[in-house]
Amino acid sequence: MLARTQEVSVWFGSFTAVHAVDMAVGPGEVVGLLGANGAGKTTLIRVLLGLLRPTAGRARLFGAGPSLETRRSVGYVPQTLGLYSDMTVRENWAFAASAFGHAGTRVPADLRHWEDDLVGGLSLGVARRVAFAVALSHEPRLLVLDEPTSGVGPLGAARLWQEIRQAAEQGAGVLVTTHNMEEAEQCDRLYVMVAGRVEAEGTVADVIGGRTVVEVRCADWMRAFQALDDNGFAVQAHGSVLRVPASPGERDTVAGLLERDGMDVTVRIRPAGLEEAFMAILGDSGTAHERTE
Ligand SMILES: Nc1ncnc2c1ncn2[C@@H]1O[C@H](COP(=O)(O)OP(=O)(O)OP(=O)(O)O)[C@@H](O)[C@H]1O
Repeated sequence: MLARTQEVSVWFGSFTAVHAVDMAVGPGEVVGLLGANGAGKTTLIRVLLGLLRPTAGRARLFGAGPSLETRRSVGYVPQTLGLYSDMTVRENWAFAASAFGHAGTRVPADLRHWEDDLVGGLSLGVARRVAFAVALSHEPRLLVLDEPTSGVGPLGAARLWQEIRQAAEQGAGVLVTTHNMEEAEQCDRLYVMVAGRVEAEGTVADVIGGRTVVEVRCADWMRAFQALDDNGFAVQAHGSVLRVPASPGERDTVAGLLERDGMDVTVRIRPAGLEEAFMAILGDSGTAHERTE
Protein backbone atom coordinates (compact mmCIF):
# COMPACT_ATOMS: atom_id res chain seq x y z
CA MET A 1 0.00 0.00 0.00
CA LEU A 2 1.17 3.55 -0.71
CA ALA A 3 -0.70 5.18 2.15
CA ARG A 4 -2.45 3.84 5.18
CA THR A 5 -4.05 5.05 8.40
CA GLN A 6 -4.32 2.62 11.28
CA GLU A 7 -6.91 3.24 14.00
CA VAL A 8 -6.47 6.99 13.56
CA SER A 9 -8.47 9.22 15.89
CA VAL A 10 -8.33 13.00 16.13
CA TRP A 11 -9.88 14.98 18.96
CA PHE A 12 -10.17 18.74 19.01
CA GLY A 13 -10.68 19.32 22.71
CA SER A 14 -13.55 17.03 23.65
CA PHE A 15 -14.84 16.86 20.05
CA THR A 16 -14.01 13.70 18.09
CA ALA A 17 -13.39 14.72 14.46
CA VAL A 18 -12.04 11.30 13.40
CA HIS A 19 -12.68 8.03 15.19
CA ALA A 20 -10.48 4.91 14.79
CA VAL A 21 -10.20 5.08 11.00
CA ASP A 22 -8.38 2.37 9.03
CA MET A 23 -7.90 3.35 5.43
CA ALA A 24 -5.46 2.45 2.65
CA VAL A 25 -4.62 3.48 -0.91
CA GLY A 26 -2.69 1.22 -3.28
CA PRO A 27 -0.90 1.98 -6.57
CA GLY A 28 -3.13 2.52 -9.61
CA GLU A 29 -6.38 2.87 -7.70
CA VAL A 30 -8.69 5.82 -7.17
CA VAL A 31 -10.01 5.76 -3.63
CA GLY A 32 -12.79 8.09 -2.49
CA LEU A 33 -13.48 9.45 0.96
CA LEU A 34 -17.20 10.14 0.75
CA GLY A 35 -18.85 12.17 3.48
CA ALA A 36 -20.99 15.18 4.22
CA ASN A 37 -19.48 18.50 5.33
CA GLY A 38 -17.69 18.05 8.63
CA ALA A 39 -17.45 14.23 8.36
CA GLY A 40 -13.70 14.36 9.02
CA LYS A 41 -12.30 13.86 5.51
CA THR A 42 -9.88 16.80 5.47
CA THR A 43 -8.73 16.06 9.02
CA LEU A 44 -7.90 12.48 8.01
CA ILE A 45 -5.96 13.69 4.98
CA ARG A 46 -4.00 16.11 7.13
CA VAL A 47 -3.01 13.21 9.40
CA LEU A 48 -2.03 11.09 6.41
CA LEU A 49 0.22 13.85 5.09
CA GLY A 50 1.81 14.48 8.48
CA LEU A 51 0.30 17.97 8.73
CA LEU A 52 -1.62 17.03 11.89
CA ARG A 53 -0.60 14.67 14.66
CA PRO A 54 -3.35 12.15 15.45
CA THR A 55 -4.62 11.80 19.01
CA ALA A 56 -4.36 8.03 18.56
CA GLY A 57 -3.29 5.60 15.84
CA ARG A 58 -0.75 6.19 13.11
CA ALA A 59 -0.36 7.10 9.45
CA ARG A 60 2.07 5.48 7.02
CA LEU A 61 3.22 6.91 3.70
CA PHE A 62 5.17 4.51 1.48
CA GLY A 63 5.76 2.31 4.51
CA ALA A 64 7.23 5.05 6.72
CA GLY A 65 5.90 7.78 8.98
CA PRO A 66 4.86 10.93 7.07
CA SER A 67 7.83 13.28 6.75
CA LEU A 68 9.21 15.96 4.43
CA GLU A 69 11.00 13.18 2.57
CA THR A 70 7.91 10.98 2.03
CA ARG A 71 5.80 14.02 1.16
CA ARG A 72 8.07 14.68 -1.83
CA SER A 73 6.39 11.72 -3.52
CA VAL A 74 2.91 13.13 -2.88
CA GLY A 75 0.96 15.58 -5.02
CA TYR A 76 -1.58 17.36 -2.82
CA VAL A 77 -4.32 19.74 -3.91
CA PRO A 78 -6.07 21.16 -0.84
CA GLN A 79 -9.54 22.71 -1.01
CA THR A 80 -7.84 26.10 -1.04
CA LEU A 81 -5.69 24.90 -4.02
CA GLY A 82 -2.34 25.77 -2.43
CA LEU A 83 -1.37 28.27 -5.15
CA TYR A 84 -0.07 31.82 -4.66
CA SER A 85 -2.88 34.06 -5.90
CA ASP A 86 -0.62 37.12 -6.28
CA MET A 87 1.75 35.23 -8.57
CA THR A 88 1.21 34.32 -12.24
CA VAL A 89 0.61 30.77 -13.43
CA ARG A 90 4.20 30.68 -14.75
CA GLU A 91 5.60 31.88 -11.41
CA ASN A 92 3.56 29.31 -9.47
CA TRP A 93 4.76 26.60 -11.83
CA ALA A 94 8.41 27.70 -11.53
CA PHE A 95 8.15 27.89 -7.74
CA ALA A 96 6.82 24.33 -7.46
CA ALA A 97 9.33 23.13 -10.06
CA SER A 98 12.28 24.46 -8.08
CA ALA A 99 10.87 23.05 -4.82
CA PHE A 100 10.48 19.60 -6.37
CA GLY A 101 13.74 19.65 -8.33
CA HIS A 102 12.52 19.90 -11.92
CA ALA A 103 13.32 23.56 -12.55
CA GLY A 104 13.41 24.67 -16.18
CA THR A 105 10.28 22.77 -17.29
CA ARG A 106 7.54 24.75 -19.00
CA VAL A 107 3.91 25.24 -18.02
CA PRO A 108 1.90 22.44 -19.75
CA ALA A 109 0.72 23.42 -23.24
CA ASP A 110 -2.99 23.41 -22.36
CA LEU A 111 -2.41 26.02 -19.63
CA ARG A 112 -0.06 28.34 -21.55
CA HIS A 113 -2.93 30.59 -22.57
CA TRP A 114 -3.04 31.76 -18.91
CA GLU A 115 0.73 31.65 -18.31
CA ASP A 116 1.06 35.37 -17.59
CA ASP A 117 -2.22 35.73 -15.66
CA LEU A 118 -2.29 36.14 -11.91
CA VAL A 119 -3.77 33.03 -10.31
CA GLY A 120 -6.08 35.27 -8.22
CA GLY A 121 -7.78 36.46 -11.42
CA LEU A 122 -8.45 33.01 -12.91
CA SER A 123 -11.84 31.28 -12.92
CA LEU A 124 -12.05 28.53 -10.30
CA GLY A 125 -12.10 25.89 -13.02
CA VAL A 126 -8.82 27.07 -14.57
CA ALA A 127 -7.21 27.64 -11.16
CA ARG A 128 -8.07 24.03 -10.27
CA ARG A 129 -6.46 22.79 -13.49
CA VAL A 130 -3.33 24.75 -12.63
CA ALA A 131 -3.26 23.35 -9.08
CA PHE A 132 -3.75 19.86 -10.49
CA ALA A 133 -0.96 20.28 -13.05
CA VAL A 134 1.38 21.61 -10.34
CA ALA A 135 0.55 18.65 -8.08
CA LEU A 136 1.25 16.21 -10.91
CA SER A 137 4.39 17.98 -12.15
CA HIS A 138 6.83 15.92 -10.07
CA GLU A 139 5.16 12.61 -11.02
CA PRO A 140 4.01 11.77 -7.50
CA ARG A 141 3.36 8.18 -6.46
CA LEU A 142 0.33 9.35 -4.49
CA LEU A 143 -2.09 12.10 -5.45
CA VAL A 144 -4.34 13.54 -2.74
CA LEU A 145 -7.20 15.73 -3.91
CA ASP A 146 -9.54 17.47 -1.48
CA GLU A 147 -12.87 18.02 -3.28
CA PRO A 148 -11.20 18.31 -6.71
CA THR A 149 -14.21 19.47 -8.70
CA SER A 150 -16.00 21.64 -6.17
CA GLY A 151 -17.17 24.82 -7.93
CA VAL A 152 -16.16 23.51 -11.38
CA GLY A 153 -18.69 23.16 -14.24
CA PRO A 154 -19.56 19.73 -15.71
CA LEU A 155 -17.10 20.00 -18.60
CA GLY A 156 -14.24 21.06 -16.31
CA ALA A 157 -15.12 18.26 -13.87
CA ALA A 158 -15.11 15.67 -16.67
CA ARG A 159 -11.70 16.93 -17.82
CA LEU A 160 -10.28 16.73 -14.29
CA TRP A 161 -11.61 13.22 -13.88
CA GLN A 162 -9.99 12.19 -17.14
CA GLU A 163 -6.68 13.41 -15.75
CA ILE A 164 -7.27 11.64 -12.42
CA ARG A 165 -7.87 8.39 -14.32
CA GLN A 166 -4.76 8.92 -16.43
CA ALA A 167 -2.64 9.43 -13.30
CA ALA A 168 -4.02 6.17 -11.85
CA GLU A 169 -3.47 4.29 -15.12
CA GLN A 170 0.16 5.40 -14.98
CA GLY A 171 0.42 3.78 -11.56
CA ALA A 172 -0.21 6.59 -9.06
CA GLY A 173 -2.55 5.97 -6.14
CA VAL A 174 -5.23 8.65 -5.90
CA LEU A 175 -7.17 9.66 -2.80
CA VAL A 176 -10.13 11.96 -3.43
CA THR A 177 -12.49 13.50 -0.89
CA THR A 178 -15.97 14.29 -2.05
CA HIS A 179 -19.57 14.73 -1.05
CA ASN A 180 -20.66 14.44 -4.66
CA MET A 181 -22.24 11.07 -5.56
CA GLU A 182 -21.39 11.22 -9.27
CA GLU A 183 -17.78 11.82 -8.34
CA ALA A 184 -17.85 9.01 -5.77
CA GLU A 185 -19.23 6.64 -8.42
CA GLN A 186 -16.05 7.14 -10.44
CA CYS A 187 -13.84 5.79 -7.63
CA ASP A 188 -12.58 2.21 -7.57
CA ARG A 189 -13.18 1.99 -3.83
CA LEU A 190 -14.90 4.18 -1.27
CA TYR A 191 -14.71 4.85 2.44
CA VAL A 192 -17.99 6.38 3.59
CA MET A 193 -17.37 8.67 6.54
CA VAL A 194 -20.11 9.80 8.88
CA ALA A 195 -19.29 11.98 11.88
CA GLY A 196 -15.63 10.91 11.91
CA ARG A 197 -16.22 7.18 11.46
CA VAL A 198 -15.98 4.90 8.44
CA GLU A 199 -19.49 3.46 8.26
CA ALA A 200 -19.14 1.59 4.96
CA GLU A 201 -16.34 0.72 2.54
CA GLY A 202 -15.59 -1.10 -0.68
CA THR A 203 -16.72 -0.71 -4.27
CA VAL A 204 -19.87 1.26 -5.05
CA ALA A 205 -21.69 -2.08 -5.25
CA ASP A 206 -20.32 -3.07 -1.82
CA VAL A 207 -21.48 0.22 -0.31
CA ILE A 208 -24.95 -0.13 -1.81
CA GLY A 209 -25.02 -3.70 -0.54
CA GLY A 210 -28.42 -5.31 -0.95
CA ARG A 211 -30.28 -2.05 -0.37
CA THR A 212 -33.38 -1.60 -2.49
CA VAL A 213 -36.00 1.00 -3.28
CA VAL A 214 -39.64 0.61 -4.22
CA GLU A 215 -40.20 2.45 -7.49
CA VAL A 216 -43.70 3.86 -7.87
CA ARG A 217 -45.28 4.97 -11.15
CA CYS A 218 -48.65 6.66 -10.93
CA ALA A 219 -50.52 9.13 -13.16
CA ASP A 220 -51.22 11.34 -10.14
CA TRP A 221 -47.65 11.12 -8.86
CA MET A 222 -47.87 14.34 -6.85
CA ARG A 223 -50.74 12.94 -4.80
CA ALA A 224 -48.83 9.67 -4.37
CA PHE A 225 -45.77 11.62 -3.25
CA GLN A 226 -47.83 13.48 -0.66
CA ALA A 227 -49.44 10.28 0.65
CA LEU A 228 -46.07 8.50 1.03
CA ASP A 229 -44.48 11.55 2.62
CA ASP A 230 -47.43 11.89 5.06
CA ASN A 231 -46.86 8.26 6.06
CA GLY A 232 -43.21 8.85 6.92
CA PHE A 233 -41.55 7.35 3.81
CA ALA A 234 -38.40 9.16 2.62
CA VAL A 235 -39.82 9.43 -0.90
CA GLN A 236 -37.94 11.17 -3.70
CA ALA A 237 -39.25 12.19 -7.11
CA HIS A 238 -37.14 11.53 -10.20
CA GLY A 239 -39.29 13.29 -12.77
CA SER A 240 -42.68 11.64 -12.30
CA VAL A 241 -41.19 8.37 -10.99
CA LEU A 242 -41.13 8.06 -7.19
CA ARG A 243 -38.45 6.11 -5.32
CA VAL A 244 -38.96 4.99 -1.73
CA PRO A 245 -36.05 3.41 0.18
CA ALA A 246 -37.65 0.17 1.34
CA SER A 247 -37.03 -3.56 1.48
CA PRO A 248 -38.75 -5.94 -0.96
CA GLY A 249 -41.01 -6.95 1.93
CA GLU A 250 -42.39 -3.41 2.13
CA ARG A 251 -43.48 -3.36 -1.51
CA ASP A 252 -47.02 -4.41 -0.73
CA THR A 253 -47.28 -1.91 2.13
CA VAL A 254 -46.36 0.92 -0.25
CA ALA A 255 -48.72 -0.30 -2.96
CA GLY A 256 -51.56 -0.95 -0.49
CA LEU A 257 -51.27 2.51 1.01
CA LEU A 258 -51.72 4.19 -2.36
CA GLU A 259 -54.40 1.80 -3.63
CA ARG A 260 -56.47 2.35 -0.50
CA ASP A 261 -56.48 6.02 -1.47
CA GLY A 262 -57.87 5.03 -4.89
CA MET A 263 -54.64 5.49 -6.86
CA ASP A 264 -53.76 3.22 -9.76
CA VAL A 265 -50.07 2.42 -9.28
CA THR A 266 -47.30 0.22 -10.65
CA VAL A 267 -44.66 -0.66 -8.05
CA ARG A 268 -41.38 -2.46 -8.61
CA ILE A 269 -38.35 -3.31 -6.50
CA ARG A 270 -35.13 -1.73 -7.78
CA PRO A 271 -31.54 -1.73 -6.48
CA ALA A 272 -30.80 1.47 -4.55
CA GLY A 273 -28.43 4.07 -6.03
CA LEU A 274 -25.33 5.29 -4.21
CA GLU A 275 -27.04 8.43 -2.91
CA GLU A 276 -29.94 6.39 -1.54
CA ALA A 277 -27.50 4.00 0.13
CA PHE A 278 -25.56 6.94 1.54
CA MET A 279 -28.74 8.42 3.02
CA ALA A 280 -29.58 5.04 4.54
CA ILE A 281 -26.07 4.73 6.01
CA LEU A 282 -26.43 8.23 7.50
CA GLY A 283 -29.77 7.24 9.01
CA ASP A 284 -28.50 3.87 10.34
CA SER A 285 -25.37 5.40 11.85
CA GLY A 286 -27.38 8.05 13.70
CA THR A 287 -29.50 5.36 15.30
CA ALA A 288 -26.55 3.06 16.00
CA HIS A 289 -24.54 5.75 17.77
CA GLU A 290 -27.50 6.94 19.79
CA ARG A 291 -27.78 3.37 20.99
CA THR A 292 -24.12 2.96 21.92
CA GLU A 293 -23.27 6.40 23.29
N1 LIG B 1 -8.52 22.78 13.98
C1 LIG B 1 -9.77 22.44 14.34
N2 LIG B 1 -10.25 22.76 15.57
C2 LIG B 1 -11.49 22.39 15.94
N3 LIG B 1 -12.35 21.71 15.17
C3 LIG B 1 -11.93 21.38 13.94
C4 LIG B 1 -10.62 21.72 13.45
N4 LIG B 1 -10.50 21.24 12.18
C5 LIG B 1 -11.67 20.63 11.89
N5 LIG B 1 -12.52 20.72 12.93
C6 LIG B 1 -13.87 20.13 12.99
O1 LIG B 1 -13.75 18.75 12.74
C7 LIG B 1 -14.84 18.30 11.95
C8 LIG B 1 -14.32 17.62 10.72
O2 LIG B 1 -13.79 18.62 9.86
P1 LIG B 1 -13.20 18.29 8.43
O3 LIG B 1 -12.75 19.58 7.81
O4 LIG B 1 -12.20 17.20 8.56
O5 LIG B 1 -14.48 17.75 7.68
P2 LIG B 1 -14.67 17.44 6.15
O6 LIG B 1 -15.32 16.11 6.06
O7 LIG B 1 -13.39 17.63 5.42
O8 LIG B 1 -15.73 18.54 5.73
P3 LIG B 1 -15.70 19.59 4.54
O9 LIG B 1 -16.26 18.88 3.38
O10 LIG B 1 -16.61 20.66 5.04
O11 LIG B 1 -14.28 20.04 4.39
C9 LIG B 1 -15.71 19.52 11.68
O12 LIG B 1 -16.76 19.52 12.62
C10 LIG B 1 -14.78 20.67 11.89
O13 LIG B 1 -15.49 21.81 12.33
